[in-house]
Amino acid sequence: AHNNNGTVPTPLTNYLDTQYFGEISIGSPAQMFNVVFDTGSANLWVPSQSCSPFSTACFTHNRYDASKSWTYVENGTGFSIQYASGSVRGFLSEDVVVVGGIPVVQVFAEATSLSALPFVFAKFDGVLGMGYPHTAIDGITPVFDRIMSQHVLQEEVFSIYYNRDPKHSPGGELVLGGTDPNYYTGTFSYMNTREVGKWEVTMKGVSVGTQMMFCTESCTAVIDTGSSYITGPASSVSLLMKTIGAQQDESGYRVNCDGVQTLPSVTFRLGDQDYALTHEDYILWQSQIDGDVCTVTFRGLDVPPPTGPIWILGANFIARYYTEFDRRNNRIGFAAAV
Ligand SMILES: CC(C)(C)OC(=O)N[C@@H]1CNC[C@H](C(=O)N(Cc2cccc(Cl)c2Cl)C2CC2)C1
Repeated sequence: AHNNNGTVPTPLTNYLDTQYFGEISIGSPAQMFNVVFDTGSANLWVPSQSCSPFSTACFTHNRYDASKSWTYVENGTGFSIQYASGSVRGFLSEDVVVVGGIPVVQVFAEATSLSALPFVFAKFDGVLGMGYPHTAIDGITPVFDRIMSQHVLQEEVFSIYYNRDPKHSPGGELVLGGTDPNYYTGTFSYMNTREVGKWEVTMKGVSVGTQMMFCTESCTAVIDTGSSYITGPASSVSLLMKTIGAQQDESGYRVNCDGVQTLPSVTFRLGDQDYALTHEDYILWQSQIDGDVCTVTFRGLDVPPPTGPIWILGANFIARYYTEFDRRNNRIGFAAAV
């Protein structure tokens, strides 16, 4: 499945503009899984055949069955991830993992317990972390590092396209080893990662309309393909929402759909370039039975120091700006997505 220049595109499914996932296989014969390619983490985990029947989230997803794979190698080391939104616990195994047609022998986690929240809402089965090795739990070499060490890629980069319109396919695309000109226009603007080992950059301000309101003394922005929304420090986001006239309710922030057209752009200054999101990019307009609902796709999230305070630029940002993650040069490139 390798095209002539070593890049191997993986089509992604777009579920409600909040979950983008693609198919990988584990084991021989191949067992298929839908995973989020997540630049905010660095481990691969999928639900396990041996997960407890009480773990609903496990039971409603594809599960890896080691006993059915002749390339399975036992490991057994414990594994657990504590997300802001939930937790995953299980044990390590090793088997052949195929991503975009490239096979690697990979240590991954079989999840035996998945917190119902949020994984019961997940359309994907597991997570394939695209982060750097030193952020990997249990010091496991991540999938992309195993692929790079095979020297099959033309460039040591990967790129992500997220489609904004759920009706059109593909919902997105992951390219290993390059970029896909079908999904961006113009040229890339690059910025170095803030520190080697994390997909994060220094941000030099967040503006609402023409007014720079936040991060005026520079701050950190994580480019996170596994997050649905944009998050910022809760105090900043609540002031941002007040400025655009959004009300907070149990599920986040909403605006009156009638006023959407007059909403200001929100602009992120990254690497001396301005990346603007218009209301088209940051309002999720859902037509519901009792009328239209316009959700603002920003969330307040306070990440404690030393990691935080940070802004997280997730799927709604990446859907507007096609993103190239460059491991060779430790830099991130953005181009206007089509
Ligand atoms: C510190 C460390 C644990 C490594 O941090 C992370 O792993 N941080 C991850 C950073 N990227 C987003 C991850 C996340 O929130 N989810 C849950 C999720 C996201 C969107 C929609 C749904 Cl339904 C769900 Cl369940 C995983 C699916 C990627 C956490």
